[in-house]
Amino acid sequence: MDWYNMVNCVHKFGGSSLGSAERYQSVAKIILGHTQLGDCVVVSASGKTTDTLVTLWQSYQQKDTQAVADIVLQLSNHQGDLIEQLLRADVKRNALHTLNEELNLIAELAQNGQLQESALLAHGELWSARLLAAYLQQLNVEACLQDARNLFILNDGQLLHAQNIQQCSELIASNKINVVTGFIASNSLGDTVTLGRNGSDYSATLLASYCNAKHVSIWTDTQGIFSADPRKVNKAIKYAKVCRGQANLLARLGNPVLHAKTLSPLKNTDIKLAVRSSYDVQASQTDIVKEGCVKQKRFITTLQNVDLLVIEGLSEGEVTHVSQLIQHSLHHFSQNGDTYLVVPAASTYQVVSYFAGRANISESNLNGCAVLAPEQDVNTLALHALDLLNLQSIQPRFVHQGDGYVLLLTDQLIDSDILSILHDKLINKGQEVALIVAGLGNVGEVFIEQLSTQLDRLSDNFSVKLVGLVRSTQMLFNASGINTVQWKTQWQHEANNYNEHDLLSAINELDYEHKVVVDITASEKFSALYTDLVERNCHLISANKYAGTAPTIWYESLCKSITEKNLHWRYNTSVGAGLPINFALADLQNSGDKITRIEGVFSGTLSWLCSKYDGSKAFSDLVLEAQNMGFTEPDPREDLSGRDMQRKLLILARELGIKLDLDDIALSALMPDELAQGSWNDFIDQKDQLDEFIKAHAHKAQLENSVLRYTGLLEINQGKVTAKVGISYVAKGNALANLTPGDNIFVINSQWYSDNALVIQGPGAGKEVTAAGIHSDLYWLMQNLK
Ligand SMILES: NC(=O)C1=CN([C@@H]2O[C@H](COP(=O)(O)OP(=O)(O)OC[C@H]3O[C@@H](n4cnc5c(N)ncnc54)[C@H](O)[C@@H]3O)[C@@H](O)[C@H]2O)C=CC1
Ligand SMILES: N[C@@H](CC=O)C(=O)O
Repeated sequence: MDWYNMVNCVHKFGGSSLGSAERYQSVAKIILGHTQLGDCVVVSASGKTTDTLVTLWQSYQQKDTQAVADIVLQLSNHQGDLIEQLLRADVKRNALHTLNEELNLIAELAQNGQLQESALLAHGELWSARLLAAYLQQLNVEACLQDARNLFILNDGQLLHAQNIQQCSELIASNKINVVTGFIASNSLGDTVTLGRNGSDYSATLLASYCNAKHVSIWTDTQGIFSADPRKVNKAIKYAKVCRGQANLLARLGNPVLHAKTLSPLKNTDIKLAVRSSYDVQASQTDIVKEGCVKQKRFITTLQNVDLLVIEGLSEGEVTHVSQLIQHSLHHFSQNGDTYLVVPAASTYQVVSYFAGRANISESNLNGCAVLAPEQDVNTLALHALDLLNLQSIQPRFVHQGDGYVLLLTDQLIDSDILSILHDKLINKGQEVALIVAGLGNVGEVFIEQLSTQLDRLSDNFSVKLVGLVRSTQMLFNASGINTVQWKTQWQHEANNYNEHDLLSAINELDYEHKVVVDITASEKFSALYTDLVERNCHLISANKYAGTAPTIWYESLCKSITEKNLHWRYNTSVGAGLPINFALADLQNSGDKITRIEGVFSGTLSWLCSKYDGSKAFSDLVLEAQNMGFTEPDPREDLSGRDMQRKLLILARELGIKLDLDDIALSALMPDELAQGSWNDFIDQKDQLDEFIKAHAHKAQLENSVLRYTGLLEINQGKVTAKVGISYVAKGNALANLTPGDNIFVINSQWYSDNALVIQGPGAGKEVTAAGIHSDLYWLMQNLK
C-alpha cells in the first residue's frame, strides 16, 4: 500500500472534548478503540483556551498589562493542571518547563509590543496536541505530534494544494498515530496563520482530502445532526444520514454543528464524514453523505439578530471571501431581481465596508427561522409555517422560498416554545418508520393482512412503510416499500435467499427515522439477532418468546442496550396472545401495587386440548386439530412438554422484576418424557403412548371429582419465590376448570387485590387475536416514538 492510502481515518476532537484531564483520558480511550496506525487525530485548543487567548490579544492591544499578566497566569494554571494530572513525573518536568518558557515568551513579547495574533492563538492547539501525544505515548501508543503549520501552507490566503499534499506525504507517519494541531497553518513566508472559526473541523477534512483518507470523524459534544437544536426542542430527531447539500444549507441557515467550510474539501471525493459524540461513544452517529445517496430530511433552524443586505453584483467568490473575513458561514439568494446576503448584525459594519458602496441594508435586527425540506414539500410547509406563526401572533417581515428551504424573518424572537410547536407540526410529521416483519406463518400472514388497513391509522405523525419480510429461508427487502396487499406476488418474484448478514446490512442501509422489527417467528436463532438489531437502532416487537426467556446475563444486557439507546421492546403477545396481560401488570406496578401471586392457565393450546378432551376422541387427534387451527407452536411438543408455558411464566416473572432462569421453574410435562426425543413423525408413530398417558391422568382426576388441566403458579411470599407449571387436577367448580376451550386465565393477587383477585380471561392463542395483539404493540410503539 502506498502512502497515499495509508490514512484510513482522520478524527477530530473539539475543545469541549479536551476540557479537563478526565476528558483527555476519555479521548485517549476513544483513540485506542477507534484508530489504526497511520490515522490522524486533529485537536482543538482545550476548553475555552482559544477564547482566553483572544482576550489576551485584546488586552494586549488595549495595552492593559495587568490583564495580560492575569491571563498568562490563568493559562499557566489550566495547562499546568492538565500536565500535572496526566503525565508521569519524568515527562511532566519537561512539559512544565516548555510551557513556562512559552508563557514567559508571550509575556515578554507583549511587554515589548511584538506579539503576533495568529502565533499567539496557535498556542492553544499546540498545547493540546503536544499533551495528547505525550499522554498517548505514556499509554504505549505509537503517537507523534504534527504541527499543521508544516502541512498546510497558504499563499495570499489560498491553500497551496499540490505543495501541501507533498508535505503530508513526507510528514504524516504511516506507523504512528499522528496528533495534528487543528486551526493553524502557515503562509509561504513561514508565519503562522489561522484557518478561522471552526478551523479545526476544516483542518480535519482538508487533511483527509490531502491524505485520501476514507473517513473523517468529528467527535463533539452533540450526538450528531438533529432536526432542530435538541437543547430547545426535546422531540428533535437525530438523523442517521444527512446529505452534504442539506448539511451545507444548514450551516448557512443557523445550525452550528458543521461549518459550510468544513464540507468544501470533501467536494468530488468519496470521503465519509461522521458527526458523533465523544461523551457517549455508544450513541449512534450522523453520517454526512454524498448528494443523492439519502433522502432529503426536514429541519428547522433559528436565526437571531441578523441583517439583510442587498449587494450589487455579488459573486460566489465574494461570498466565500467575506465569510472567511467575518468567520461565519453566509447565505445569499436572489429575489425580485435583487441579491441578498444574510449577515449576523454584529458583522454588518465589516461586510458593508468590504463591499465599498455596493451593499445596502434592506432590513435590520431580524430574528426568524428556516425550514429545510425535500423540494416537493417546501411549498406546503411554507404556507403551514406562516399559518402557525400567525397563530402565535408573529408576522414575518421577510419571506424567501429557495431550493429546499423557506426562510422566515421577523422582528420577534422564535423561543423554544414556538420552535417546538413548529417542529411538531412541520418536522415531526415528515418522519418515516420502516417495518420489517420476520415470520410469515399462521400469525405473520394475518398480521400483514391486517396491516394494510392499519397503516394509515397508526399515527398522524409518522408514515409507516413495510420494507422487509423474512422467512426461514428467504427474504424480501425493498427500502422504498412493499405493497401490503400484493406482497405475495412481490415475494414470488423478488424474494432472495435469506442470510443474517444480508438482513443486517439491508437494515443498516435503511434511511428511515425509525426502524421496527416484528418477530413472529418461533426461532431461537432469530431471537439471537436482537443485539445486532438493537445496535442498528431497531425497536423490537416479539411474539417469539425466546429472547424474553434467554439466560439472565444475555437478557439483561439486551434490556440495558435497549434502554441506553432509547428504543422500545414490546412483547405483549408472548404471554396470553392478544390479552392485555403485560399492560395490566405494568399498570398495577406503575401505580404502586405489589403483585404477590399469579395463577392460571397460560397456554391456549393446552387449555383447548384439556377442555376438549372427554375421552370420545384420542388426545393425539385433538393435538393435530389444534395444530391445524394455528393454535400450537410449530412443533406442538413445545406446548405438550410444558416448555412453552414455562417460558410464559418466566416472562411474567421478569415483568415483576424477579430474577429467574427457565430451569428455575419447576415443570412436569403433559406427555411421556420419551416422546420429546426424535422427529415429529417419530412422535406420531408413538402417539398411542400419549393417548394412554392422558387417559390415565384424566381417570385419576375423575376419581377426585376433578378435571385434568395444565396450570402455572408464580408466588412471592416474604421474598420466597415459587414458580411451577404442570399437570393439575382441578375441582369441577373452580374457574380454571370451566374455561371456554382455548381460553387463558390469569388470576392475579396483589396488595390491592388480595382477597378478591383480579382476573384476566380470554382467548390465549389463535392467529387473529395474536396478530391483533401485535398491532396493539405496534400502535403503542407509534404513540411512544419521539
Ligand atoms: N399461534 C398462536 O396462537 C400464538 C403464537 N405466538 C408466537 O408467535 C410465533 C409465530 O407463531 P406461528 O405463526 O403460529 O408459527 P409458524 O410456524 O406458523 O410461523 C413461523 C414463521 O417463522 C419463520 N421462521 C422460522 N425460523 C426463522 C428464522 N430463523 N428467521 C426468519 N424466519 C423464521 C417461518 O418461516 C414461519 O414463516 C411463535 O413464536 C409463537 O410462539 C404467540 C402467541 C399466540
Ligand atoms: N402454543 C401457544 C401459542 C402461543 O403462545 C399457546 O397456545 O400458548
